[in-house]
Amino acid sequence: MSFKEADLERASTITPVELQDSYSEKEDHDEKEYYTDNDCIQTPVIEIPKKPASAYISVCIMCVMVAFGGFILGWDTGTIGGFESHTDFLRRFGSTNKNGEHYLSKVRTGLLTSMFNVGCSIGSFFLGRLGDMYGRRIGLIIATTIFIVGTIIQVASVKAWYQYMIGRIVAGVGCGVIAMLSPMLISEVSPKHLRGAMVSCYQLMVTMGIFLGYCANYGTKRYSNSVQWRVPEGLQFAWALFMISAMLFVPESPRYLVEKNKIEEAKRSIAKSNKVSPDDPAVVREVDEIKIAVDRERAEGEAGWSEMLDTKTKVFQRVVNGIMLLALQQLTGCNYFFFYGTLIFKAVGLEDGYETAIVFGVVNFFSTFIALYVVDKFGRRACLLWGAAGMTCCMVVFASVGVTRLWPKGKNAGITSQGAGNCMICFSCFFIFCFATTWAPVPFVIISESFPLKVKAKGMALATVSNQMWNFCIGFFTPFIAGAIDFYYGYVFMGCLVFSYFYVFFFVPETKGMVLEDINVMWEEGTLPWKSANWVPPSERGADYDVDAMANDDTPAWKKLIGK
Ligand SMILES: OC[C@H]1O[C@](O)(CO)[C@@H](O)[C@@H]1O
Repeated sequence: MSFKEADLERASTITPVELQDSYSEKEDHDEKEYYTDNDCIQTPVIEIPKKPASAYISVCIMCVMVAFGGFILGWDTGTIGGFESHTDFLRRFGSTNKNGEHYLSKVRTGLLTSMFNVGCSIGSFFLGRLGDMYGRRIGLIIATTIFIVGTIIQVASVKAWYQYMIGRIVAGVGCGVIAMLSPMLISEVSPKHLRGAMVSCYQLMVTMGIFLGYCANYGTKRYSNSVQWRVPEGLQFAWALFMISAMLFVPESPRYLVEKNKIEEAKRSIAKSNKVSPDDPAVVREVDEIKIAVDRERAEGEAGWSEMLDTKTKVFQRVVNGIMLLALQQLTGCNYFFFYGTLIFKAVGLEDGYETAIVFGVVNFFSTFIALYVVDKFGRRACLLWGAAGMTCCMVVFASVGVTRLWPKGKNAGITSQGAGNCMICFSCFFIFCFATTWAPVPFVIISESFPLKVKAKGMALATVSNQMWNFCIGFFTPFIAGAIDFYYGYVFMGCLVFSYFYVFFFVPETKGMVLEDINVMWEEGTLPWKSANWVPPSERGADYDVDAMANDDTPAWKKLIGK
C-alpha cells in the first residue's frame, strides 16, 4: 500500500481532533490543516520540513555546481567582443584595407559573434533530449564534451576565420544543451521554497562568466601575439573540466529517476536535497506524487511534437508562453548594451572599451544577487512586471537623450555633449540593474517549472531556441540597424518592453513556492494569471473553493489592470 493510500485509510478512521493532535506532535513537518472536500476528511498534507537555512548549504552548493554551466556560456559572451578588438585576432581573421590596416567587416563580426547562438539553437532543439535519455547529469557531461571539441577547433584556428566560426558553432551546440539541462536539473533537485533562487543561480553564473571574461580580455590586451585571445579561450578547458567533475557529485533529478523506475534512488536524491531521511514520510509522499504524474503520463504514451499543440491540457499555451518570455527577454534590448555598450561609452570620450565593458559586467553581476532574493520573495509575476516598467523608463530616457541631446550640432559635426553622455551611461546602468534583477533570470525559472514531465524537454527546447535565435538576430542586425537609425533604436526596445508588461499581466501565472506537480494542475485548470496568486492546490482546498471562478473573469481588461 502506498503512503497515500495508507494515510487515507488512517484518516478515515480518526476524528479531526485526533488528526490535529497527531500532527502537532510532528513538529518537524510543515503543518497544513487537514481539509474537507464535500465534508469528508481526506489525506492530510505532509510537506517536506523546512529546516534552518544552514541545512541547505550543501544543496545550494550542488545547485551552484550545476549552474556553473551558465558560467561557460557567460565566459563566451564576455570574451568574444574583446577578441574582435585584439590586434592579433584582427591580423589572423580580419581583412586588410588599402592602408594595410586589419579590420573585421560588419558581416564577419556578426557571423563570428552570433553563429554561436545558432549552434546553441541546434543543440537545444536536437540534443536537449539527452537529458531524458541518459539523465540530466550525463546529458550535461556530453554537452560539455561537445563544447570542449568546439573550443579545440577555435584555439587551433590559425588564419581561417571560418574555422574559428565553425568552432563557435560546435561550442554553441554544447552550450545550447547546457542552457537547457542546467536550469532543468536545478529546478528538479532544489527544495521548492528555494527553487526560484537556485534556478536564478544559473543566470548569476552567466553574469559572473561575462564579468570575468571581460576581465580576462583586459588582462591580456597588452600582449601582441595570440596570447591575447588564446589564453582566455584556452581557460574554457579548465571551466569545462570543472563542470564535468562537478557533475559526478550532484544528485540526479528525482523526476528522471522515477521515470526510469529507480524509486529508491529518487528517494535518496530528494532526501539529500532536503536534508531528511530517505524514509521520511514527506519524501515518500513526494516520490508518490511524482510517480502518479509519471504513471499518468506513461499511460498517455510518448509525447510527439503534435502534443505541443494540445490546447486542452494547456500545453500549447505553455509552449507559446515559454517562447514568448524568452523572446521578450532578448527584446528588452539587454544585449544591445552587452555587445555594443562600448560604442555608447566611446561617444562620451571613454576610449577604453575594455573598461567600459567591465563597468557593465560589474553592475550586471552584483545586481543578479538581488534577483536570487526577490524571485522567491515577491514572485515571478511581480518581478517581471516591475522589471518591464523599470526598463521602459530607462530606455525612454536613454533613447530620448541620445536622439535630442547627445549631438547638439548634429552627429556629423563630431561634438558630443558630456552631460548627455553621462546621463546615458547612468541610465544604461539602471537598465542593466532592472534587467539583471528581473528579466534575466525569471524567464528561465518559469520555463523550468511550467511543463509537465512528458513534454518538458520539448517545451524547454523550443523556448531556448527562441531565446538563442533572438539573441542571434540582435547580435547580428544591431550594427546595421544602429548604424541607420542611431539611438532611435532604443524606442524599438521601449515598444517591446511596454508590450512585455501587458503580456506578463495577461498571460503569465504566478508559480512561486509551488511543487512542480501543482503548477501543472494550475495550468490545466486554466487559472487566470491575474488571479493565480490566490490559487490553492487541490489537496489544500476548502469546500468553498471555486475552480471556475479562478478560470473566468468578466471584468473589462482595464479594470483588471488597475486591480478592480
Ligand atoms: O546577463 C546578460 C546575459 O543574460 C542573457 O540575457 C541570458 O542568459 C544573455 O542573453 C545575456 O548576454
